[in-house]
Amino acid sequence: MTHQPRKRFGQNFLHDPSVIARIHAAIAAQPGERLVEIGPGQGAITAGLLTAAGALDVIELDRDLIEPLRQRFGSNTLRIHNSDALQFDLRTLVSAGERLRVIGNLPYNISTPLMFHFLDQADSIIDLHLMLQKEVVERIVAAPGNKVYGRLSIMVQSRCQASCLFRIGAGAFTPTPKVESAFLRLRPLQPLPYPIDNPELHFRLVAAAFGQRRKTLRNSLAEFVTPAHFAATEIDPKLRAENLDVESYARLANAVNATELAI
Ligand SMILES: C[S@@+](CC[C@H](N)C(=O)[O-])C[C@H]1O[C@@H](n2cnc3c(N)ncnc32)[C@H](O)[C@@H]1O
Repeated sequence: MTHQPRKRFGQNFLHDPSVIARIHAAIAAQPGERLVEIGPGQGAITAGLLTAAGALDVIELDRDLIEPLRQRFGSNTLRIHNSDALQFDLRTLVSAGERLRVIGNLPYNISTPLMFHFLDQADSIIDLHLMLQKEVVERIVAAPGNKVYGRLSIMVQSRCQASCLFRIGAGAFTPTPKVESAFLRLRPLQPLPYPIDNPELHFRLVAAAFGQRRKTLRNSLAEFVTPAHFAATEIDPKLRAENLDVESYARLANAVNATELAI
């Protein structure tokens, strides 16, 4: 019986061979590399990954897709995990010192939490190649001054080098989604160029700045940042949220954290 795509699992299956070929070329998997694909679906991307790397782990939530995947690829080289990727600890797949390459045409309804779930395990990851809604990718890779530069840009770029590789029209998928897509590459930065001492405080500070993005930082961050913090970090309090780069948010949050600790 053919599988009816399920909306609740965000199932839009890739069918365009030229797009699939571009995805494989961008990933350029090598024999013996440890790859994990999130949401293999019917195996559109999986087949080429398996040929290139020789073996592969996949994490698929929809129970009804497991047996067809087994029948298509066998289970010697394709290790299938019928699990929720949001709950999956990637570190269980690797031994000490090994790192994974993560690939996924993600269900768009959970793509941002999934991405952060993986970034929390960045020490086990070489890189991530993710298909996401085009607007989300644009926000992730945006630079200061860009109108879509915001929380998501800073939270991802604080931890990764992020690049938009190419866009994909809705017609490449069945059923056709309402949105366009883009293919994103993330490379976790290790060590972090601007380590953040207190991630929770950093998150709140960035959220406060962009929560009132038209105000100057002096006003939007009054709850956290004193004139002394601005002076110590040499950040102009008359700037607005969108003018401050990723490093400056890290320095400002670290300065606030240091004085909170001193109190
Ligand atoms: C957009 S489809 C992509 C399918 C396939 N990779 C392709 O490109 O044709 C997303 C896939 O993720 C699966 N999925 C949805 N939620 C998931 C979750 N929480 N954990 C793992 N897989 C999930 C869906 O069942 C579906 O197979």
